[in-house]
Amino acid sequence: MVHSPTGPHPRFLLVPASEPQFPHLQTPDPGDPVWNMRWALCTRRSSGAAAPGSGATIFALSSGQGRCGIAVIRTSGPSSGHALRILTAARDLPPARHASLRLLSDPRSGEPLDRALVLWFPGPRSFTGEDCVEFHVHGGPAVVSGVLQALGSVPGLRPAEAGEFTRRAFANGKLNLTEVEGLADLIHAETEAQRRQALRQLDGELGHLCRGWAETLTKALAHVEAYIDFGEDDNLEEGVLEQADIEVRALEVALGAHLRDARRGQRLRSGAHVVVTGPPNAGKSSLVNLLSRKPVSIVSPEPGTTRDVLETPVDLAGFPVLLSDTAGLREGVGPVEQEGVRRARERLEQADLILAMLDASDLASPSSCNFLATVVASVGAQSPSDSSQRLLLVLNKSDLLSPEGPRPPPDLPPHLLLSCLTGEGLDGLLEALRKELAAVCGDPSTGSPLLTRARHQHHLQGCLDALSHYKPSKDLALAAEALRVARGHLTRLTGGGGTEEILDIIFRDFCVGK
Ligand SMILES: Nc1nc2c(ncn2[C@@H]2O[C@H](COP(=O)(O)OP(=O)(O)OP(=O)(O)O)[C@@H](O)[C@H]2O)c(=O)[nH]1
Ligand SMILES: [K+]
Ligand SMILES: [Mg+2]
Repeated sequence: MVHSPTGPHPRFLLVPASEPQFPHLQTPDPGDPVWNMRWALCTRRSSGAAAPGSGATIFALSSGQGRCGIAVIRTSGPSSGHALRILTAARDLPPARHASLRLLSDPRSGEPLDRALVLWFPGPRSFTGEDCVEFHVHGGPAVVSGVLQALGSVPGLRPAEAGEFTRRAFANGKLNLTEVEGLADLIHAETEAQRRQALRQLDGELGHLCRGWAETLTKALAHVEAYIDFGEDDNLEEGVLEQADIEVRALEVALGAHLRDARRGQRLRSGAHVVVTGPPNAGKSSLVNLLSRKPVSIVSPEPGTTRDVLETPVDLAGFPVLLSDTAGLREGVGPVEQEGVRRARERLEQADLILAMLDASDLASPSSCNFLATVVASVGAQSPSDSSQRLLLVLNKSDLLSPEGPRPPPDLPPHLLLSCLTGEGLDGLLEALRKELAAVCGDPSTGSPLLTRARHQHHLQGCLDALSHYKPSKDLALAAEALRVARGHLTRLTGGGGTEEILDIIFRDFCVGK
């Protein structure tokens, strides 16, 4: 799109059209919501934080707080090069993107601060797209605060706010919104699977997918609009509407498949609910303590020991899990234990994966039979779908079984043998858990990119809903509008046309220096 000098965004006319380094500034398109939001960000003047691109150069400690071997302090903004020259007392900047050893001194007193590695990243080839500098200094608190104070004394520099580096990267088109979310998740990733998933999102897989879908819709829209303009004119290729129709229907199928997967990505991000249940004294609390490697629950030979739901976050086979210990299920006991049983049943309903536990040496008891007939049978009877619960049946206390003892009943559902006492069978249980959790959370190393946030699900659902109003055989104008609404949802998913509030929520996840 080309703008006349009197167009709405004359500022961009200062950028030569051939300038290849600012792809996001090259073709300003006020009709493009992504571009519009970046424009809004660039020109925004908020109360506290200066808006990206407002001329301020920011600095912050980007590595963790506290005593450490090396600390990284970075700057971003137009005065970065100036600050680097001042702190290194040099006329020239070091070679770009190479580590150089330099003596840093306080510009006010000339006092040496540290011998440090400095890196100069001239924009736009930097994380934020602006001129950036990294100072890799010795990690003592006095060195860090000395360098930060020295930077603060350079005119045009101010401390960065939380997430401000990433926000500038977003405003400058270096990251889209799903990539920003991936970065936030990567910083907070606690388990292997979360890290893999965050890295994939940071790499832009979800963004690519959405952009591809949006392109499909743009093409379909072009076809429908051409049809509106030219009708059944000879100039129009034959079958344009049919082609658009085929592509839209295929897109609906793809969206439906991703939405069915939606809960998995969210579980991977915030933890799957695994609930341990069974009759009293089966060894539920023993298992919870074993899996979490800490004494979460009281274990005792007295049936009815656990009353409250005890929840603990654990890393199970690389997956984030919220593991709940619950009261043993039985009727006809005192009011306190009954309340525990009620809470246990309530928690059971929220489980993604149920660890159903029985005492292997006590399978014929009424409580075991009752548990098998109610809980285990009812989960097994669910029709398999994404929202259905999964269940692993574990027979504990295998150490009490003797070779001559009674064999487990032949109609027992598939199960695993375990002894919390000796640890026998634990490896098998962990392997089974890994498989179950990969099904519950999605496997981040394979398959299509997961939707990790409710926001993603909302926009994909919105897109799908809009497409259900696409009926070109009825009304072409309405069909075109449906395509526009659908495309708008996809654009907003990757950060276009979004509101400041969404950005604030996402960037709030970041710490200062990121
Ligand atoms: N022999 C043997 N005893 C076990 C094993 N696991 C647990 N126990 C014992 O079984 C008893 C009950 O264990 P808990 O972990 O308290 O059982 P629970 O299911 O949490 O019991 P409630 O909370 O009362 O419902 C304790 O005395 C444990 O030491 C096992 O694998 N083998
Ligand atoms: K017990
Ligand atoms: Mg217990």
